[in-house]
Amino acid sequence: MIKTSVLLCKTLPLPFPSSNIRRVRRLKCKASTMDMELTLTRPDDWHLHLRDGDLLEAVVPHSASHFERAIVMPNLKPPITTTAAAVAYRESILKALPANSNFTPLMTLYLTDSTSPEEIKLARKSGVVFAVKLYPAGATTNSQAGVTDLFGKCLPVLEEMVEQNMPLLVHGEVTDPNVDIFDREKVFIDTVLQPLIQRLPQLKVVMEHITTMDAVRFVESCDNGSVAATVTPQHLVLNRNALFQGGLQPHSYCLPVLKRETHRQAIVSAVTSGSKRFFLGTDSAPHERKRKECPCGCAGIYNAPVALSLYTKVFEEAGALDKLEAFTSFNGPDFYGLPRNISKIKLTKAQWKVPESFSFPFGDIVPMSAGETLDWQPESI
Ligand SMILES: NC(=O)N[C@@H](CC(=O)O)C(=O)O
Ligand SMILES: [Zn+2]
Ligand SMILES: [Zn+2]
Repeated sequence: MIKTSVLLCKTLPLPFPSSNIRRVRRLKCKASTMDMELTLTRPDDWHLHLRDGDLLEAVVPHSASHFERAIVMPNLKPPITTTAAAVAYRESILKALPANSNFTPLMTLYLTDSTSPEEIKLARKSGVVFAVKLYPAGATTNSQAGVTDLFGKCLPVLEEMVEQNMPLLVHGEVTDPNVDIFDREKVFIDTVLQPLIQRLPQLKVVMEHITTMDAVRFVESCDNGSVAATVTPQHLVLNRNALFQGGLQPHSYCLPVLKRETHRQAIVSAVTSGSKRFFLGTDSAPHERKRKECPCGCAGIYNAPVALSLYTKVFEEAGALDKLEAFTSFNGPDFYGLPRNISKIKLTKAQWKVPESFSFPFGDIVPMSAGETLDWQPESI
């Protein structure tokens, strides 16, 4: 909800295109402040890597300060393949939370060739597992134990997921080294996702961290409400030039890799259109600096501290701030069949500088937009 603005009227550039001017005029002016404020239902993060051990303790406060719940990815070493492991991992996340935090981790299972339908029943019964994650074996960080042949090995499990109304979250890239890395998402849609939804139209599927206009079109073409997508800040604000800007930029490297500008624009249009099928999933994926800045750097961008600022900037630049709250706070829980949050967060239009890095006893983590000045500052209320 847009709560106050102010004075935008004369001194700041209008955050809305002229077609929305009426809305701006209705905003209240507060003589004491030059800042614009948005108040949103507290967002959830529907795709998050929290890791474990020291790294978990280091990063969870950032997510917990802006998000109420998060779908926690299971690609640990070893991966979270059972309900028992998910329950234990959940406990360690809760232990690592700052005092008084209300953050709720929503757990996931890592699908393998040998996951049993029985495990899906257990997962549903546990009340703490909310989805199952498909990593094609070798597609991304810690995916070696992933699925080698979805239709050959996992059909009974997928059928049980339909029974249990358990969503399948998908890292949507083929792993065939003969397929160009920039085409892997499109080829996955054509060869895996389309056949999957034809075979099991009732299966709930979230295409995670979409990067192409092909993925946008695929999600938009699925009309029965069972397919949705998460979108990261990096795929909304960066294109593949960022990887090579003035030299090789390891902190802009994630998977699926950034794509060309036309794809970025298609994703921005999709999320700012107001469609209910797209929702916030940061894919915040911390790696220690030394694992990013080395001869074979890990894929993953640590964006938890900046994600909300960046999403807000994208909606502001598209003249779609009125659609932001559905993307950050409504579409996700509605798709998962969970209640929307009650508490709120405030975003103030005020500049703040992103730290160059976060230092911990075990090493540094470099966040997305390190050292840059961002325009929107989130604050719990
Ligand atoms: N996105 C990434 O580049 N990396 C993620 C894995 C993933 O989400 O694919 C990670 O765990 O580091
Ligand atoms: Zn992934
Ligand atoms: Zn991820």
